[in-house]
Amino acid sequence: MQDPTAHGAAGSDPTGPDPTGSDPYGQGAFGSTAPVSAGFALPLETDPRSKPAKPRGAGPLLSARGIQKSYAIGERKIEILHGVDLDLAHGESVALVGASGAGKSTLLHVLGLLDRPSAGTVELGGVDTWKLSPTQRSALRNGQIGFVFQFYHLLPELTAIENVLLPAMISNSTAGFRRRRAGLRQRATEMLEAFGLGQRLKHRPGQLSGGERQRVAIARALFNDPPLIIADEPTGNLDTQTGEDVLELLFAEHRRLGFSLLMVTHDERVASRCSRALEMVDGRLLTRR
Ligand SMILES: Nc1ncnc2c1ncn2[C@@H]1O[C@H](COP(=O)(O)OP(=O)(O)OP(=O)(O)O)[C@@H](O)[C@H]1O
Repeated sequence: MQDPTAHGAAGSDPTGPDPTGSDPYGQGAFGSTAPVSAGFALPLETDPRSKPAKPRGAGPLLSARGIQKSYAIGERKIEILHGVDLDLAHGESVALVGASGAGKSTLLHVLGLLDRPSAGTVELGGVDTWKLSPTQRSALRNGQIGFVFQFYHLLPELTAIENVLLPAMISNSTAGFRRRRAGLRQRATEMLEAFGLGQRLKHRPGQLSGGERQRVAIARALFNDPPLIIADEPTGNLDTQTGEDVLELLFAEHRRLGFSLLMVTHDERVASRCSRALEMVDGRLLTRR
């Protein structure tokens, strides 16, 4: 797939991306600290690693209806998504497969609240997300969705542990983060140790291998204990064995913590690990199994 950082560069988007753009952990995400009046609480005081896997509530976690997405290229309007409906249950794993250019990443960006659809609704935990203010939507996304990208999207100037702490930095005020810093650092340390990176806490991304970077990215995605993880070809930049190890880690955490997993992949073996597979064909979604 293309580098997700390239999204939004080619055509102008009449509906406009969310202010945080395609990088939910980038600098643009800072300052989005307003609480969401949607019944969600950010579980920062608890250690998610100690939580048993369990379904989190009735009804679908994510519900998208009639999603359309188009871009304007000069005078031309290009339709990418043509009315996609999707329900994602609590705790299920869904693979999204399909040919290059079919619209998989575009759909993930819309479902991840990174990009606004041209038409249609995205409900997360029963909240109609595009009715929220941008600040509320950022807070909802940061607390409820973790992202794992093919190209990691770690901030290069931060250490591994600082990258893992980013979601907590985004969801706390500066003073709140300072107050909780010791406990949060302790938890980030334990997560990285559990992911085999105990000797890499203070390494910067440029000093880590691809597999190590992706483990850091997974720890960051899980740090706020979100009920939904969105992964865009998480093994696409890794060799076979490293990719297998990273997938093993991601699915072990999926089983243990019970989050829903929505994953774009070109690899049928990866797709077969998911409980359901959907195929994107020319901007429409078909059920594979
Ligand atoms: N910002 C943009 N402006 C214009 N066109 C875009 C933009 N972003 C994506 N597209 C187009 O939308 C189509 C779908 O792209 P998308 O990245 O969603 O496909 P994909 O199924 O994920 O492909 P791949 O498997 O190669 O990653 C492509 O034709 C792409 O050129």
